[in-house]
Order: sequence, then C-alpha cells, then structure tokens
Amino acid sequence: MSLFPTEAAFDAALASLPRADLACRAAAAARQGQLTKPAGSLGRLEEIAIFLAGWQRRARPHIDRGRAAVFAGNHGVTRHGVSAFPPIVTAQMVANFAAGGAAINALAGAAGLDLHVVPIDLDRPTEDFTVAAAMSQTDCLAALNCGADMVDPGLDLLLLGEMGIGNSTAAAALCQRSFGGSAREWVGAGTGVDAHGLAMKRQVVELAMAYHADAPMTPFETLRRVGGREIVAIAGAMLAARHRHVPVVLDGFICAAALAPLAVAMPTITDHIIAGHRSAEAGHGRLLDRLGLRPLLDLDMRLGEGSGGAVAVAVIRTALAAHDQMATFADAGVSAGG
Ligand SMILES: O=C(O)c1ccc[n+]([C@@H]2O[C@H](COP(=O)([O-])O)[C@@H](O)[C@H]2O)c1
Ligand SMILES: Cc1cc2nc[nH]c2cc1C
Repeated sequence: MSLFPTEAAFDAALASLPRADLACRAAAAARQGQLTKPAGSLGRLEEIAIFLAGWQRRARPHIDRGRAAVFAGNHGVTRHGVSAFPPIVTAQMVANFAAGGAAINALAGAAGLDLHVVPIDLDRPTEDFTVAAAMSQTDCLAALNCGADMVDPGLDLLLLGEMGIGNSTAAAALCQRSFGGSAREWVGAGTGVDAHGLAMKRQVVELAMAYHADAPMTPFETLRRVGGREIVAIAGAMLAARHRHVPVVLDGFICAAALAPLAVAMPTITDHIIAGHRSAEAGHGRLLDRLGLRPLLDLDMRLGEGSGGAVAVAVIRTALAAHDQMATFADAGVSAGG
C-alpha cells in the first residue's frame, strides 16, 4: 500500500506530524554536560548529537544505515531556455550516477552513505508550467510515493538530493508561490545562465505566478502546479521520513524549495530536518531564513545531486563520534567546572 494514495492522505500526514522523543533528547543533553569539555564548547556538534538522539529515539545515536536518495526528473519549462545545459543532460547524469562517476558517488561514499538514484519518468517531462499545471494529480501522487518508497523505517539518516535540468526555475516558482516576493528575489543562475537566461527565468516565474494565481494555495497544488517530479518526490520523502522517525539532511536550493509549500502550511515540518549547507544559488539563503533553518556548512557549492548534504553528513558523523566516544569527567578523573 502506498503512503499517499490520495491528496487527502497527504494532507492528513502533514497535519499529524510526530515529534522528537524528549526523554532521549534530555538523556543526550545530560551526557553532553558530563563529557570532558567546558559546557557548550563543541557548539553545533552538541546540538546535532541531541537532535539525532531525539529522532532516532536513543541517547547514543549512530549512523549504521545512512542512505542518500537522489531523484531525477525532466522539466517542460526548459523550452524557454532557462538552463545553461540541454535537458538530455538529466538522463546522461543518471547514467553517470549508475556508472559511479559523479560527484555524489564520491561524496556519498566518503560520507558512508548508500546511494540510491531514482529517475522518475524522464521520457515524460512535466508540462510547461507557464501555461498548464506541471503534472496531473495522479502523477503528483505517484512522485510523492516514489519519495516515500525510499524511506525504509530502519534508516538512521536520510540525505535527499536531486538532478533535473531546469529545476532551479521550478524551485524559484515554488518559493515565490509559497512565500511571495518577486522573481528577482528567488531566481538565480542555476547551472550558470547568462544575463539573458536570467531575465528569461524571471519572466517564466512571473508568468507562472500569474497563470496559477487563482488556484488553491495548498501544498499539494503548489507542488503539482509549479514543481517537478524529483522535487515532489523529495517532499514525499521528507514527510514519510517524519512519520518513520528518520532524520533528514537536505542538500541545496532545490531540495529546500520542496519543503517550502509544506512549511507554509505546517511550520513544524522542519523539526526533523537539517539543512546540510547553504548553496551559492542566489535564493537559498533567503529560503533557509524563511524556513528557520540554519545551514551547517557554507562551501560555495551549487552542484545539487545531494553533494553539499553529503559533506554535511561527514561532519554529522564527527558530532556522533564525539558524543559516543568521549570520556565523562567522572570516568577520566577530570575536575568538572562550577
Ligand atoms: O543545489 C543547488 O543549490 C543547485 C544550484 C544550482 C544548480 N543545481 C543543479 O543544477 C540543475 C538545475 O539548474 P538549471 O540551471 O538547469 O535550472 C539541477 O540538476 C540541480 O541539481 C543545484
Ligand atoms: C553536468 C551537470 C551535473 C549536475 N549535477 C546536478 N546538476 C547538474 C547539472 C549539470 C549540467
């Protein structure tokens, strides 16, 4: 049985979000207070260990089963010349992922994550969302379930990533429909468009806002109308992960944009999510601010594929190593501070 058989099931899942286990969080926080270091001196590494304790529901969290799920989709909006690369690159990169030659193959390996690549109907690009909904209800539900299917209940951590030529335009449209503002604020260079491409992207996003202006402002409709299959799958995976108590690490702008419509309807959806990094894509910092997420890293990356998130997972592992392996003041015979 799929997790999201209907739009109503998706809405119900979003309306009933499980919370972190507070007792496990408290036990992890207490342990942090006993480790041989001044209180708080490991900064955000301490917060990460406590965060994972709450979602994994154990005081000593670990990442034995860490997965990177990278979804790929094609976009009808590419007909407007919104990307520096042709749409065929999406399928070509999926082949590169399968052959092990992409950045995410190396980075997921370095972060100790199993990589799963999920191309979704690449031979059926979404509709051009300046003149139609990007996808049907059926296709939107199918993409949500593609995402949910990647979330085995036993996972310790899930990194989400995407590949889709043209998807930074869809991401900007999701941001603007969710948070308002102008296309100038949300549109960036993506794969590296020139000034003409940038102007085109802005125009495309403004046209999309006008076309869909009277449609319901629900998360499902926003995803369906101006999203893409890989983006919708990321939204489905985030929501499924929440119900299965799997903490999530996000990659860049496109991943975070998948969260935007959900967060507007249900701000606490971000509680089980770590923003792995802030990408160099123009709107990402603004989007993370709106989501109330503070990125772990800022390395001027703007690749996608889950790459920035994978680097963040390597840092997260160091946080857990300290939490698990350090001696307490009592164990080591070190005098605690007053
Ligand atoms: O992760 C990011 O912040 C990011 C920023 C810019 C581009 N990308 C990647 O580049 C593609 C989208 O760029 P574009 O120009 O084709 O819209 C897509 O495959 C993304 O994975 C990703
Ligand atoms: C080569 C290439 C690799 C990518 N990985 C994610 N988005 C991408 C876009 C391009 C163009």
